[in-house]
Amino acid sequence: MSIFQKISLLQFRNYSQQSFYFDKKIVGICGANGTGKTNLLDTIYYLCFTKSYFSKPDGKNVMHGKEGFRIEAEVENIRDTQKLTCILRENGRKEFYLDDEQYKKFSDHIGKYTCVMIAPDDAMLITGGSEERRKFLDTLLSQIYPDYLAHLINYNRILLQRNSYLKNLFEEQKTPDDLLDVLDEQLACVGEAIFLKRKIFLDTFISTILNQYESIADKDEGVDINYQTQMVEGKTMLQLLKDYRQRDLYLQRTTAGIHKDELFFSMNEQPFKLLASQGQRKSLLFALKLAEYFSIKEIKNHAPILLLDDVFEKLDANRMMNLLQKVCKDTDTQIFITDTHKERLEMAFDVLCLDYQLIEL
Ligand SMILES: Nc1ncnc2c1ncn2[C@@H]1O[C@H](COP(=O)(O)OP(=O)(O)OP(=O)(O)O)[C@@H](O)[C@H]1O
Repeated sequence: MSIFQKISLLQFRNYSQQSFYFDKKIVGICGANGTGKTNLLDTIYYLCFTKSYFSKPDGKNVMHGKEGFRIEAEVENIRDTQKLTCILRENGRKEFYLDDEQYKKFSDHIGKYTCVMIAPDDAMLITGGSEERRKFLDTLLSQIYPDYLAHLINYNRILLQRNSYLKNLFEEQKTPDDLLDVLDEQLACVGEAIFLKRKIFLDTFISTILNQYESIADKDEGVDINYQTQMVEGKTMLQLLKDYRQRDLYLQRTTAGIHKDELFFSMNEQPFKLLASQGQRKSLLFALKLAEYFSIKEIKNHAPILLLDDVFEKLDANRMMNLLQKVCKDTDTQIFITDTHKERLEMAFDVLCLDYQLIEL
């Protein structure tokens, strides 16, 4: 179990210089719109993932008019207390430290502190393109299995190389030489490893999502989830690359492989995003996130830190209490929940008899 005890921010978004102290597992963060509730949650995400949940270029997180930021936390674990530090230097260089030791690769930190964020803009996970769901799945698997992340980084690197080679062949009107075979073999090798991990994991993960959905919706609404992949009927990825080679040469990019996998949501055999109501979309979104939370908890033997941003605005009171009850009761992790209404948070925590701390911004 890991408990964030202190977080210090310097020039991070709207925080010039501020420290926060936490002494409970359940932390409510309240304040009016724009006071920095989401920003504070995002620092925790940053310290778990070495990057923001929201803003892609790190520089976007620097307080306007300043150069560089620093976020730091003291985290109490079962055996020790660790210090996590993320620094964005004035020259744009990012550094990440565990205690005072600097990571050579940020990816080495992923999975040390697991975390699940539920935020208002997550709707894209349901309504957006397949890359949103792949990203969700990849983030989840990377937190659980360090080798998965290593394979993924490798796959993306080789994919880039293969694509630029294809483009080059096309532009220079050349025929492919042995290099394409070598790249195919390398890509297929890591691709197979990723595919296998996804397939085995999804066998149980999909049932977990569907169970969560049913318990949120309180009935069977005919929702189903399918792992769609081109690696069907025992086809190897090497074979797949060979089958699509002519097409790839023409289109100058790799059009087949595990980077095309999809997690397809349906309702009564129709695409979920076309048929589902707003409420059903929210239910599926929460089901996905709860399944993520419970899967990490089961496989890693401890629950991830849970960051619930503005969820009261997303769910009705009943569903909200249901959600809090599921995750807050007997929790073995720390849960941060933001809300604009202090009274609403207090009431929910009191009804569930939770021991909590409130931070007012
Ligand atoms: N790089 C930045 N520099 C300075 N301020 C920033 C920066 N990025 C964001 N902000 C400010 O942070 C504030 C938003 O913070 P945040 O989204 O955390 O608020 P919030 O309390 O979660 O609001 P809401 O309740 O509306 O979701 C805004 O006022 C925004 O202008």
